[in-house]
Amino acid sequence: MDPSPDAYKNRDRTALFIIMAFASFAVALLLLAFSYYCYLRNKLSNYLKTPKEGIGSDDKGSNQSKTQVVIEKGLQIFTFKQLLSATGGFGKSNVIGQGGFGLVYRGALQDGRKIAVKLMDQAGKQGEEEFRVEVEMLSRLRSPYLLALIGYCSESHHRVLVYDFMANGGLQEHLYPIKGMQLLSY
Ligand SMILES: Nc1ncnc2c1ncn2[C@@H]1O[C@H](COP(=O)(O)OP(=O)(O)OP(=O)(O)O)[C@@H](O)[C@H]1O
Repeated sequence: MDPSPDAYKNRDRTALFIIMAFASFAVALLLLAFSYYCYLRNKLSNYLKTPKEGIGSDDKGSNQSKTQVVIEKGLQIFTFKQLLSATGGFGKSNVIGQGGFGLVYRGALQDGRKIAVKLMDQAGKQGEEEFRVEVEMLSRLRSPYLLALIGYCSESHHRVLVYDFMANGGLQEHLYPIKGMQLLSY
């Protein structure tokens, strides 16, 4: 027996309902995917706009390289450009001494703080090791009786140590104020 026209109508209605439900579900899914895409795009563009720290992010020629402050292990990491500007390009007139590490220069940071800058002149493995030991040791030993290592620069082949400037010279002069005296006698 053939189905009645009502039965056809009911079947068509059910099919239409299923199709509509699928269509709505697909549209909702598309909307959801689109809003997630917008959210990710927004997040990515915010991330790209945020300035990054680090020597690698040094912006050549801009003032940012002069003011940027990067701290690691309590020590400030200077760019070579910052130290060039602090010491008048490591000018001869700024030389205040010579030690085992190399020449020592007088300098001033952007905030006016006076510094002594030791520019390593020993290339090679031995110099590299000496630099590493000095940074490691002085970053751990913090005492009012020791010269304060403010920071360092380790950029390409440049190795530079930056200390607080001491009006009466370096550690040697403070430990042995009488010229030629190397050991304290008891
Ligand atoms: N923080 C400082 N402030 C002012 N002058 C400094 C400072 N550090 C060093 N100097 C000057 O630079 C000179 C050389 O110092 P440096 O410490 O490099 O040599 P050093 O005392 O012979 O030690 P080393 O042989 O371990 O390098 C000192 O004699 C002093 O005149």
